[in-house]
Formats: sequence, C-alpha cells, structure tokens
Amino acid sequence: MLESMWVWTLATGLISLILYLLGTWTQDHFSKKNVPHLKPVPFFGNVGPLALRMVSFPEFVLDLYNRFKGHKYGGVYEFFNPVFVLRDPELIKMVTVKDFEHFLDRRSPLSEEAEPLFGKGLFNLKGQRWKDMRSTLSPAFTSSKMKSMFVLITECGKQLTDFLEKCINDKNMTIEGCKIEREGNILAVEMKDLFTRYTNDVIATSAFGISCDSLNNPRNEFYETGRYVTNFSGIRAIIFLGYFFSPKLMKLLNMKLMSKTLANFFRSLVHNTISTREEKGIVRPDMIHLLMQAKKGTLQGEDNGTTNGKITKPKWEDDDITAQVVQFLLAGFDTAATLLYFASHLLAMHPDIQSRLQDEIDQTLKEDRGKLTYEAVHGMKYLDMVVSETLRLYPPAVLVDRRCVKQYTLPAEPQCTLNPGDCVYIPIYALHHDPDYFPDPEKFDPERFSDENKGNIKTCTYLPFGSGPRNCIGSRFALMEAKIALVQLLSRFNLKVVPKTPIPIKITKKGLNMTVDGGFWLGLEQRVKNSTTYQTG
Ligand code: HEM
Repeated sequence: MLESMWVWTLATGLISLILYLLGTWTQDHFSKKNVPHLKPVPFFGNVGPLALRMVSFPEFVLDLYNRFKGHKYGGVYEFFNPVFVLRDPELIKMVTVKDFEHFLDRRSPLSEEAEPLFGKGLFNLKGQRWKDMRSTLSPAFTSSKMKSMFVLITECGKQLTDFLEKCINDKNMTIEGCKIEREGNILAVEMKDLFTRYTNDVIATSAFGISCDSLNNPRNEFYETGRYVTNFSGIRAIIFLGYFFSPKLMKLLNMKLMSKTLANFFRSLVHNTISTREEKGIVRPDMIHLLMQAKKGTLQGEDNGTTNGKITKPKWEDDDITAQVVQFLLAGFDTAATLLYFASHLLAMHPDIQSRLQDEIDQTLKEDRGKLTYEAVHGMKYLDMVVSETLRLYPPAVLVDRRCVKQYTLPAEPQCTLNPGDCVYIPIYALHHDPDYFPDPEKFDPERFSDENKGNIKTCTYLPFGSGPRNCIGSRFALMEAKIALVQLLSRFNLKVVPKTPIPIKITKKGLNMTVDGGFWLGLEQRVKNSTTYQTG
C-alpha cells in the first residue's frame, strides 16, 4: 500500500515536472538577454487572460503596454513564442520605416502552397514576392484611381440611404433579412449589419466588378460568402491558430480556411468577369480592370504615366488576381464597417459634434448644388477630423506585427540583438490611448486633428493604418468609402441614441474584432428636406 503511494507520488511529480519543462521550455528567452519582460505562466506565457476571454483585445494590448511604462520596449510570451513589444515611437519608426529592410515581413502563417487565395494576397506575401506585388499594385491606389472609382461607391451609398428612407416612409414595406426595426418615425438599426452590407457592396462593385445591393437582396450569395470568409471565429479560428503553431501539421491534416467550393466560387467569379470583359472589350473603372492592366504591364502610376519611371510586367499565375481581390474583401469588409459604426455611435452620443458636421455637409452640398463630388468629400475638414478621431479612439487594427528577416540590434537600452524569425508588436490601440500623446485619451475630441493641433501629434503615435512601406495600401480607398457613407447618411438622417444603444461601449471579449456583444443599435430619424438635398454625383 505504502509502496504504491510512493509510486503514485513519484509518477505525479515526474509528470508535473515534464509538463512544467514542456510548458516553460522557451520562456527564458528574455531573461537570458536581460530584456525587461513579464513573468510568463507555463504554456500560456502572457496571453492567458486573452486566450481565456477574461479581457478584450484592446484591454489586453493596453495592459501589456502600461506594464512596460518607463521602458522603450519589453518582452512577452505569446504561449511559447517570445515577442518584443515596442513602446517607444522612435523605436517603432526605426523598425517600420528607417530599418524596414530588417523587418520586411509580418507573421502571416498562411503559405502560398497551403492556402493559395490567402497566401498569394499582398497581406500575406513575404520578402521579394511582397515587394514585387506591392509595387505592381500601388498604382491601383493612387488619388486618380480613387477618383475614378468614386461614382461606383457613391452609388452604393445612395442605395443605402434610399433603402433607409423607404423603410421610414413606406410603412407597408416588409423589412426582412436586415437588422432594422420601426419605432414610430424612427428606425432602430443595427449599424454593424447595415455597414457590413455597405462595405460588402463597395468591395463587390469596385474590386470584383459586380453589383449586389445587399439591403434589397439581403441574402445574396456574395454577401453571405463574404461574411463567412471574413469571420475568423469557431473552427476557423482554431484552424488559423493551428497554422500559427504548426503550418506543417495543418498542411499534413489538409486543414483549409478556404474550402474548395469557396475558392472555386471566387475563382469562377473573377475568371468569368475577366473573360467577358476581354471578349466584349468592356472597360469599367474598378480594381479588376486595374489588375488586368497590371497583368499586361500597362497599369500607369501618378507620375506622368509611369511608376518610378518604369512599368514592369509581373509574372502572374491564374490565382494572383483572384487572391488580390479576395484580399481586398478580407482587409476591407470589416475594417471600414468598424470605422463607420463607431463614428455613427460617437456622433449619436455627441449631438453638438453631429450637428456641426451636418452644417459642414449641408454647406458643401449647397455650394455644389446638391451634387456630391470627389473634391467636395475631400475638402470637408471637419469630416476628416471626426473620422481621424474615431480611428484614434477605436482603431479597427488594435495591433500589428513585424517579423525580423535580417539580424538587427535595437537602438535602445538595453541593447538587444534580434535574429531572423524574432517578432515585434506595434501596440496601435495603446499608443492612441496614451495620455502622454493624447491628453484625456478617452474623450472624443475631433479638435485634436484640427489644422492648428494636428501638427503636434508625435510621429508614430497615431497609426490607424500602420506604418512604413508595409502600411495599409487601401487607406485612401477606406477613408473615401467611409466619408461617402457618412456624408450621404448625415445629409438625410439624424443619428439618435435608442434604448438598445450600448452605453457605455464594452468591447467584446469573445474574439479579436473591435466590436461589442449584442450589436451597435442606433436610431435614424429623417431630416427635414431642404434645398441641399443630396443627388448622386
Ligand atoms: C478603416 C479601414 C481600414 C483600416 C483601419 C486598415 C488598417 C490596416 C492596417 C493597420 C494594416 C497593417 C499595416 C501595417 O502592418 O503597418 C493594413 C494592411 C492592409 N490593408 Fe488595410 N485597413 C483598412 C481598410 C482597407 C481596405 C478597404 C483595403 C482594400 C481595398 C485594405 C487593404 C489592405 C492590404 C492589402 C494590407 C496589406 C498591405 C501590405 O502588406 O503591403 N485595407 N490595413
């Protein structure tokens, strides 16, 4: 009896020791290098609270950042992986801009072979393949190309506001499929549902070359597919994490984020569009057209028809165009909708700011006789201030990362050399909420971005679109689509708080998206029509 107790005790002790060693085997990375770091927990490292859904993603990032106050950078363990958290804006500038060649890649685990439609997309490409693709695609995002897509996007905004107006005025109209409820003369609308339909339609028309009208056709195939593909929760979250930890195992198990059916849906959509256009000589001002030009080597940049003096013809395979447009869907569907629903919420909560913005919109439309133009949207200063401040308070990308590709010694105390494969975090949300850079950081104050004040914002403390050559290629596009929607919405409606409006905002702990549980409900009240009533421009 005594003997078996000894055996049990010994076995339990041995198993605990093995588990402990397994769970901590890489967790001496920072102590060996003398880098300030947080004490890790076996297996979880420092991400336990996030993995166990005890905190939201922004709270988690803010906590890491605050715990390194007084240091320029620090070390944390993402389970077993050591990651450097960069805190100092100068250091962030060195890594993302000046010494960018050492940090060319991000940690995208999806390879071109395992998941071609993800892996071949710009976001996931690495090294020279990324450089080539970025320089090929950049001319598609210049101001002149944005201007040519303006009409397509205003059409989506008009569909959105016409639909809402009809919901208010036509009491016999049944509203199915969308999250909209009538409350007297006010429409209670779940803004996330509304705006993902808008951003979906914008990407569908401007990237894929198809028209969806997802409010009048709430269950259209493109919207349902887009929603599925951009949703990384449940089993898809597990597969995604699996690729982070063991891409080889995931490949061996043939685990896919993009099923064959889904991939073929996008492939045939793009293929059919291209063939029809080639056969019939159709030219439409959208990204498919620009990508077709890029493939032929005829896509012209801003500078007199060339990009840096030369146009190169890329060696693209069949999937390359499809992967880019799928990438635009992934990158633009949720992010731009997030910006829009937070902006609407903040405006409903701050009627004084909403009414000043409406004055600017009314005045601009009046000057242009109700016609919305590219120049008018870009000339609205207060609109830009409101959008910028929304992106500061609620950046859709809370954190970005970089992977070291060439040995690099951090120019900060304590000096530490990073080797290829080492990773860094750039804690966007935390920088935006640091009172040293943005006094009274929780206050919604568009004045921070006025002409007088914006020059005081320190470099690399405001990074909603990331930093350096690997920043967001779609930022101009995203700002344009968000501003168009806000102008069209606010010229026709007032945004109001309703009983279901989430106050205060509590960011979800259930996933990594910047959203709330239960939805972003707001009231829409039709404005009294006046001479500036908007027309399509
Ligand atoms: C408000 C909306 C958006 C926000 C806040 C946003 C933010 C970001 C951020 C933070 C990054 C990473 C930058 C870095 O690592 O430094 C990124 C990358 C990227 N974004 Fe956006 N984005 C938005 C909309 C869009 C849209 C509409 C598109 C496409 C039409 C797009 C396409 C991309 C692509 C392709 C990349 C990867 C760039 C590269 O690796 O070269 N984004 N975005």
